[in-house]
Amino acid sequence: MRVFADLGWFFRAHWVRYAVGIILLFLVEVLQLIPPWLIGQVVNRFVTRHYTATYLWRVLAVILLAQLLSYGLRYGWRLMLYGGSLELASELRRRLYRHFTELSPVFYQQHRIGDLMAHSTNDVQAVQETAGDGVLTLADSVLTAAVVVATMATRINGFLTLVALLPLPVMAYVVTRYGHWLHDRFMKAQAAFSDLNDRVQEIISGIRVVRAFGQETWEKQEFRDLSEQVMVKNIAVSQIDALFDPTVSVIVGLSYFLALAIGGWMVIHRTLNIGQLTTFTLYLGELIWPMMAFGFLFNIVERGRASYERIQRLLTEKPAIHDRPGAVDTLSPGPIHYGIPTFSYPGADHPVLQDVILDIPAGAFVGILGRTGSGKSTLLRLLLREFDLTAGDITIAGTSIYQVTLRALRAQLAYVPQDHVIFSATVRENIAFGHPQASFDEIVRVSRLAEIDEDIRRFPEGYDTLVGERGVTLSGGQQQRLSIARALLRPAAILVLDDALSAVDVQTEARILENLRHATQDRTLLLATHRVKAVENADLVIVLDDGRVVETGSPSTLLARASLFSKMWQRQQLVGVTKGEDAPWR
Ligand SMILES: Nc1ncnc2c1ncn2[C@@H]1O[C@H](COP(=O)(O)OP(=O)(O)OP(=O)(O)O)[C@@H](O)[C@H]1O
Repeated sequence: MRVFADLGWFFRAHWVRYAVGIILLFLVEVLQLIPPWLIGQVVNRFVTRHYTATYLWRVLAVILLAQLLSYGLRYGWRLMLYGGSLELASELRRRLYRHFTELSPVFYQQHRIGDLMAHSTNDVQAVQETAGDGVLTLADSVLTAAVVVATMATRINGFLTLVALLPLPVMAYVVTRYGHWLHDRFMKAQAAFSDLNDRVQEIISGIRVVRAFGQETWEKQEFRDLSEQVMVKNIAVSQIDALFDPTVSVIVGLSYFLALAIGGWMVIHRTLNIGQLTTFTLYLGELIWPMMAFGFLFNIVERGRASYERIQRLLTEKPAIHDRPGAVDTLSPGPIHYGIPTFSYPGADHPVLQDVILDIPAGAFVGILGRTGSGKSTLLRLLLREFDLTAGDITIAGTSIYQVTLRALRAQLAYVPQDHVIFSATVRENIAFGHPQASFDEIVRVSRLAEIDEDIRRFPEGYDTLVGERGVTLSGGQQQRLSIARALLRPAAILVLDDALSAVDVQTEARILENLRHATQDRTLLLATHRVKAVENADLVIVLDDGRVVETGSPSTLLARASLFSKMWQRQQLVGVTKGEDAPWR
């Protein structure tokens, strides 16, 4: 039952809804006492031959009225209690989603997408059932039991009530034991479901690779195994589930047996009349539901507890990247300074960057060159605070990026990552993602700068064409250019392009860079690339090798001396002449 205490924050916030629901439920219980009571009276009158047709009609009318009233009240509490559980589910989903957006890349490196999806669907569903069916069953069983037992004991016979209810403590004990077993098995079943979810997500997103490598049979087998695991673990849950009903039935049967045996004996000895015994057995019948409900309750609550624990574990996960105490919410644009003695990724044992001391003037076009794995992306991701430094600092206009809020920092940055994200939405919505209030003219302007406007106009519905999973599939180059347009729309002082033009041809890349140079003169442009040609017009080139800055300077000064840059320039020019294209940095 601890889950009810854990969900206390929600019940307190919605106490009116729950109070009204429970009051309605209580009224239903009281109304339910009327028919058995009247039936007992009718039986007594029948035995003593004191009944008339008018009396019978009156009794029937009262029973009908009580049932009609119960109908309305039952509808009312259902709306109240189930409505509450839907609100809880929606609140939990909101919290999870908000938390997911705040967590850093390290978290996503450690958690699988399928598992996170399972938390947001199956686990939320189990908690929703606890707040709906669970609360209902608890309130209903406790109220019915209290009202009916009190009436049986005070209005009929205390001794008989005590005897008939003797089997109940046995049931409480047995059902509690089942509950513990159920909790463990349910946790395992949910974990297996997470694994399955994860696999489905991976297979679906990588279906082209699976097919291309002819791995369908192997994947199908793997999926079958995982699916079987889910089934086996859920069967283990149902084996416990299945114990609840028979247990409750045996105990209810035992109660009836005791009531009839002792009650019959009392009627024979005239300490109870036949009408009272009839009412008593009918009341006992009304106790069957609370007893069954008790079993359901444990079942629902144990599932809810297991799922709530899984959700809480995620929600208490602290974002590795967060605002430092005293962080201010403003940051002026200006020159960027990197002062990094060493940086290693969390959990990695070797440094990725070493002795990186750099000064980047405001408004400059800066090319960051280096072979694959040399640390270009890391340099950019540190500026974005996707990861935090453990030594050294990065400043913008003399202010440490750690002394300002993440919001203020990211407001200064527009980022085009290596892996593009295209949402299932229209082209226009995808471009306006970071700046939803942008006008259509602005969207077209940035699309022209990113050289994607012509492609978009060729789409069936132009800027209103659906793209992403449910719409038109964009080529790699189109995705890159759309991502650039999206970044350009943000009024940020620093534009960060991480290998963002690798899928477009050299001529288009040159045109885009030229456009960016002219349209974003007051913005700093950081461009990580393998292509030397892409940075021929840069103000500053930074050459990285194995995590160290090996050369810095303008392209002309670097070309004038025997630098790594000039060597690569000549090589790539040569390949360009012979193959008609630009060769990557090697
Ligand atoms: N999240 C991470 N955790 C651990 N190591 C990482 C992580 N990201 C990158 N690395 C490692 O850091 C090194 C530098 O990677 P980085 O992505 O910065 O290089 P890069 O120059 O941008 O390469 P590329 O041109 O291929 O994108 C690589 O050895 C890489 O394996």
